[in-house]
Amino acid sequence: MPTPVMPTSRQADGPVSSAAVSAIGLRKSYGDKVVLDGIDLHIPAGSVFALLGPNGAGKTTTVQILSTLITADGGQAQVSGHDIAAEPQDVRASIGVTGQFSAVDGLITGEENMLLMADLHHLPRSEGRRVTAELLERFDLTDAAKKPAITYSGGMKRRLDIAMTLVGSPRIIFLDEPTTGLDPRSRHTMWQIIRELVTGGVTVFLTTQYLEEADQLADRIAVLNNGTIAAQGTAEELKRLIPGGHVRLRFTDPGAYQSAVSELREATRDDEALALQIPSDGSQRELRSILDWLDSTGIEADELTVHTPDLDDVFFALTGGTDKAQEAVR
Ligand SMILES: Nc1ncnc2c1ncn2[C@@H]1O[C@H](COP(=O)(O)OP(=O)(O)OP(=O)(O)O)[C@@H](O)[C@H]1O
Repeated sequence: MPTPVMPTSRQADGPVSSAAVSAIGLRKSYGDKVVLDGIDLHIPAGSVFALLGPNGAGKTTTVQILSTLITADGGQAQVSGHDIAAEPQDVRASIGVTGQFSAVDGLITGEENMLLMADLHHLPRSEGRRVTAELLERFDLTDAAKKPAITYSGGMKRRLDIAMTLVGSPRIIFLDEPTTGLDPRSRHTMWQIIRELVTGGVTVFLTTQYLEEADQLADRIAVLNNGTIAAQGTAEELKRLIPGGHVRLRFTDPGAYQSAVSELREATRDDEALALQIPSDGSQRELRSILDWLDSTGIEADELTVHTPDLDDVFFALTGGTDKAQEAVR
């Protein structure tokens, strides 16, 4: 099946922006099971990239390969400009990884966890204390700093985990399912933290099963399924890949509605709401042609709204939803 891959960060008439992560043909198998079957990635520096996929799709495996925790069976990747196979130490020095494998030691306090991290990064003692205090404050953990981390809530542990990662001032952070299991408030706090990291120039590679999370945070999203990237692009580009998008015209005058109905025979009618739906991918080009056509036929709607499928629709279509939906992206 051909992969509907959207253009990457190549500007219309400029160079490719500098990549924080680039990968070509990454492959990984466990025994007979092919987990990654040729993954290509290009993630511009300073952006948020979300890798979406159902359970077992290979998201964590991708993060483990890119962060040099495991080796790929094939393909190449550069992280922060360093080859993951040839320069794993340089890769590790430039990244932070948090998520499913928490680095937090529950038996010591949050502050001690941070100071331990500062020691691992060989920060002088006074510098370690300064950075620790600053990060604990930033992540709203100052009050809990002297309590054992085992007493922290899930959200606090995640915040501590990210704070620990930031001790080393990484330029790229891998967040493996950063909000799984968090309540909505903690999830929103985490999103805010991630946005602030990006504002500070950090590149974020996040894996998630939450489509809303990808929609909220990511500049680009890739959907992983059956070992390959089924599609990638911005949330808007992905939503346009599947049918269901339409332009809705609403009228207040029944007479105007009736004449529109007789002109727009292809449109779906909603007589009760005096509204017509015209199928559309929501692209600027299509909208322009619909507007031109409405002008030429003298139809004037009181309200025009563009509806695109949401990411849930995209996810189901790309990762084994209905045959009809899968057919739509072929
Ligand atoms: N060390 C391993 N040995 C054997 N199989 C493995 C190993 N690690 C992962 N796998 C298998 O590889 C596949 C991909 O796993 P991975 O953890 O990357 O998926 P995932 O997309 O992160 O899933 P989830 O959303 O459930 O975390 C799964 O079928 C898993 O069972």
